[in-house]
Amino acid sequence: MKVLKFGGSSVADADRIKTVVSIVLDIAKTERIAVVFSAMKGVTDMLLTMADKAEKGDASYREDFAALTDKQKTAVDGLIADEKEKEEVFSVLSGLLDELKDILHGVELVKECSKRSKDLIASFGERLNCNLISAYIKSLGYAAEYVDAREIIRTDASHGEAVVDFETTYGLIEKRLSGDNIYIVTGFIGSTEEGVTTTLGRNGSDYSAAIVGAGVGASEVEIWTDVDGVLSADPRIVKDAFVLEEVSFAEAMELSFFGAKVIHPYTMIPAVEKNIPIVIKNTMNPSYPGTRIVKDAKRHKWPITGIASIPGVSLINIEGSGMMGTPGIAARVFSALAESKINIIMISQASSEHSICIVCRSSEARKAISALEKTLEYEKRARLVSRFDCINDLEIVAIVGENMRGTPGIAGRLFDAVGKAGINVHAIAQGSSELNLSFVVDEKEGQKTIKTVHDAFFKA
Ligand SMILES: Nc1ncnc2c1ncn2[C@@H]1O[C@H](COP(=O)(O)OP(=O)(O)O)[C@@H](O)[C@H]1O
Ligand SMILES: N[C@@H](CC(=O)OP(=O)(O)O)C(=O)O
Repeated sequence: MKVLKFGGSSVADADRIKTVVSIVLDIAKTERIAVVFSAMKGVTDMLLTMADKAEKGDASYREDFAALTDKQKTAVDGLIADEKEKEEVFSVLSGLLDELKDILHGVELVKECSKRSKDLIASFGERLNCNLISAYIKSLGYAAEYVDAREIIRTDASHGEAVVDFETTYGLIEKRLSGDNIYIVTGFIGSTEEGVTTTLGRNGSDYSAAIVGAGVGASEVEIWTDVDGVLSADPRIVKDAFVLEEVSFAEAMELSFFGAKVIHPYTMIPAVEKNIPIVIKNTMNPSYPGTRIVKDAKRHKWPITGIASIPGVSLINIEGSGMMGTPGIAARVFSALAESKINIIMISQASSEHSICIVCRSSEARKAISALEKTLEYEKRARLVSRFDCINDLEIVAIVGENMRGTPGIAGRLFDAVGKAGINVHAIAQGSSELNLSFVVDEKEGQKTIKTVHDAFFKA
């Protein structure tokens, strides 16, 4: 069996859905398939904006709701020709829209929208889209079956980024997707044992596809998107970025962790576990082979594989002479941040142990500092820690590649190019695996940095 996934960018409207469905039906001629779909482009953002507005008592969410309803109507009109069928499909979608309207009205009344409610509201994007697409495929005379992933992906209750219970999930998937129908599975969502709706994190449908792939023991998971594969850098930033034929699971994980949006970082977890190749393909260029993400990727001639970046980060520097040789301070720093659920993207510590510097999203920086102030109050009073400095408006840039391992001169080449371009580097970190080297620059220099580094490694 093959598992395919189409993201929001591939299903923006009825015409794009038709293109995608022709790809699906073509593959279904020779393979048993399950197809994971995200919400239509922009719909998840739209749903979350409605939730925010309703929480604030801003009644304009109703206009957004009307726009969403229109979007669904237009899509049904564009896809289904027969009037009776059209009515039937729209009545299914209307049922969902009515439910959504009630929930939003409830949020407006109580002026409160918990993470749990947000997950439920966000789930409508995938549920609407998959109901629509399965009805469209059925209208073409094929045996499509809608599968709500809440039946098959079991998670804990960490709303917004739920943790998957793989053992239970794999069992449920194997049982539910054992027939010959074309299964149309909602991406992004799951549910707890009690049946409460959860989501796997923004852009999490790639992850859903890999989970489904591992559950059915797929021969391959194909992630269909709007670019030809994984490129050497974000093509919106680097015009001459090129498609990589193969990358390893580890490289893909690092690139996506450091911001390459083409694939969600968690996607590789189930794929590695069951050794299932992931192929990135372009909906607008289906005959192009794309990029294969596999355990042992073919080696290429460049010293690095790709460059990725995360803008909008802050650097927090925890400094103090007492940090030298006082055991446990680093542990207290990290547990303070973990307790406040701050996601640390990068850590760097000078060997003098005089300071630890951590990088997190700017939206979490204030929370991080107050957690540190609270937990390290004693160390501050005892002058073991002198201060927490925070620099905002920064960007992490990372170079990634298996070829970096054991190759001397990579850091020299990188910082020589960055230095010659007059770019100031705030912090540097390299994992002992030598699979990535990441550094922090001012956000306003982010794009220039990425272009400079791309030239330094791929043009030279
Ligand atoms: N290294 C990279 N290789 C390919 N695409 C990248 C890379 N870095 C960022 N991107 C961006 O990722 C986008 C695809 O991700 P996304 O918009 O989330 O697609 P989808 O809606 O299909 O999930 C591409 O259009 C591209 O601009
Ligand atoms: N619809 C969800 C999940 C997702 O994966 O979307 P996409 O495949 O369009 O990135 C989101 O917007 O976060």
